[in-house]
Amino acid sequence: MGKIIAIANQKGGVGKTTTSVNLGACLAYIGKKVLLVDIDPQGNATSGIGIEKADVERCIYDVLVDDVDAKSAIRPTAVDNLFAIPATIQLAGAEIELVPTISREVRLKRALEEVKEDFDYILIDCPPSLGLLTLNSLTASDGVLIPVQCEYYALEGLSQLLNTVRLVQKHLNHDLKIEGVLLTMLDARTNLGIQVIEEVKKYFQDKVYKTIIPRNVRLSEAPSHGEPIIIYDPKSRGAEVYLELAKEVVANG
Ligand SMILES: Nc1ncnc2c1ncn2[C@@H]1O[C@H](COP(=O)(O)OP(=O)(O)OP(=O)(O)O)[C@@H](O)[C@H]1O
Repeated sequence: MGKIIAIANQKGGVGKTTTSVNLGACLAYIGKKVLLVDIDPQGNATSGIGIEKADVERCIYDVLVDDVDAKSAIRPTAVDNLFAIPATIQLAGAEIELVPTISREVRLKRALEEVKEDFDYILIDCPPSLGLLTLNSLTASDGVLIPVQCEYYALEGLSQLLNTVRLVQKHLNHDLKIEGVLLTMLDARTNLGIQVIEEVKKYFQDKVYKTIIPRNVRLSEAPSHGEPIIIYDPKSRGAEVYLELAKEVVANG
């Protein structure tokens, strides 16, 4: 039975998509069968693994809003063992369209139940909000991986995300775990990053991954080539650290 992990933080630009794509590709690289679900209307995970949005026939919108079965929306990618359910901008209106539907917060959970056993890991790239799309992702997941950027306002807004996690645990009676907190975009040229690491570790304690993602120019270039870092530049520091993270995630069980 696959493990489902939502990659969430309502703060924008903290590395959710970079982590979804590169952790997904590195888990696939070490032999795990992985499904990457893009539930962000920006569709950056979709293009980041080389799927042209214009060529998408079925996407996560169809699964959530039109009850299309998840299996039929799954596509292979250029990376062995890595599959995806893409997103397009059509998803931008989905939260409003879902409001009048029955069980609107568990639609993704139901959809993924039928494919869960086909994969070792299912990663969900969440949008930068705490709306229905993120709620569906958390409700569908066994755990949440929270990327936190090593910057001054790193912890700002995290209490809202943690409240949403508690809400899912309590009101939906769902055993959602904090899978791990991932420090991202560490800039070794300043001391600020080190202060943030200490602050985040004090707050989340043993939930913080040992692997820390540095700022790496190759990681920022790879999406425009539609390739995860392990394909774009396998010898880069970016590839090294995401591979390290994949092994840590597997070791954590
Ligand atoms: N470790 C890194 N080194 C260099 N650039 C990075 C790194 N991680 C992410 N980036 C770049 O920072 C930007 C934001 O990253 P990303 O899209 O992964 O964040 P996000 O949290 O998914 O954003 P959004 O909230 O908009 O969905 C992107 O341009 C990405 O290429």
